[in-house]
Amino acid sequence: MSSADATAYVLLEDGERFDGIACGADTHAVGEVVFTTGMTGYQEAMTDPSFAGQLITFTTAHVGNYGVSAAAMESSGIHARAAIMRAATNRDDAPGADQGWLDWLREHGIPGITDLDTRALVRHIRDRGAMRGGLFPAATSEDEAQALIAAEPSMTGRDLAREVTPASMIRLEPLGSGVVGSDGPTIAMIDTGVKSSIVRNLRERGATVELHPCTTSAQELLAGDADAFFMANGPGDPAALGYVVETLRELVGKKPVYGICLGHQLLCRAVGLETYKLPFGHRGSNHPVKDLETGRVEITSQNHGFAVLGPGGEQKVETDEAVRWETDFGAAELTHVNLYDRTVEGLTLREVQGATVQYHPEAGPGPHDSLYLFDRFIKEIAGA
Ligand SMILES: NC(=O)CC[C@H](N)C(=O)O
Repeated sequence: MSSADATAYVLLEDGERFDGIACGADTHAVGEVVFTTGMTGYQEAMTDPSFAGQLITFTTAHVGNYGVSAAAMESSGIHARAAIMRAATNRDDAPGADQGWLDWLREHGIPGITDLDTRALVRHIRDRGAMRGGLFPAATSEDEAQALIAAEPSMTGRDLAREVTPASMIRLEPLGSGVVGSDGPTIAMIDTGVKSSIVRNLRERGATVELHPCTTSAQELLAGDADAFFMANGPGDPAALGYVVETLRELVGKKPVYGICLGHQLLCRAVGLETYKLPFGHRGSNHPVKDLETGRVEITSQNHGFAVLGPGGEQKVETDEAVRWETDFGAAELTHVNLYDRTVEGLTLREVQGATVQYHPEAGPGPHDSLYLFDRFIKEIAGA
């Protein structure tokens, strides 16, 4: 589209500009510009607290087709800062829809843009890496836009958990008798921005779930009645959450510990492993992950920009063997590997009770191939 017809534009910190048509709220947004390849799940993505500080580019051709509904909320509000789309619709009469997608964005104060070349934007990010940028009304000058982008902190080194963690502990009762009978475990989370579908999957399997503020001390957590500690997803750089990592070091080995996504990264850091920033991350609903124990390939939901270094400090694990690392808490064994880029997708601690996965077994959105992991977590806690 020519800039003369444009009513909004995306500007990246390296100066690349993409013109389009404004939708959603009439305002600007700055943050890290990332892309997701999921063809559905736009509402879940926007409300996933892990997207705090990010503008989401949707690679799918058309967004909003089935509206938005209360059932698809992954938290109580929108955490992504903007929606960047090739095309969008405000259809509000789809079965189950409570509202149109664009009305919903506008009501929440979130800007969007359509009619820009999202393929060119995604190729640029794939070549140069995810970077800071913004979405601006056409009337904003590029100089003004670059100043706003420059004032935005980089994602590397950024603690966003404090912005999405609850102010005080929330205790949630089971939603079903679940996999181990009516007497399910109590699972305490240090809540760095957990998605509703993770909490729901645990409660449906009979667990009582406690969500603790991310600054809660290990002493307070150990003084409660938790049978296990569970670390879930969340925004920002795991390396910026040293205070959570220190807390986790006090918990590992005392009770079973489990982690998903940011939780996986934080638990890995707690046992002495390292994390690093991926060039443009994994965000979508079709990432193949191999379970090294069974040989089964799961199609997984993913949303992360950082990852855990493999054995020997390598970013890629070039073997399908269950290789081991030495950690501060004994051996860790690789259990899952990404078949796109051979990055670490999961591991199990062998000398203390704990396991983590980088991907999202809860889906929300995405395929349900990996839901079995919730059954496994609950059964292991019950057996502990
Ligand atoms: N979904 C998540 O938990 C994301 C984890 C972390 N913020 C990352 O980008 O890697």
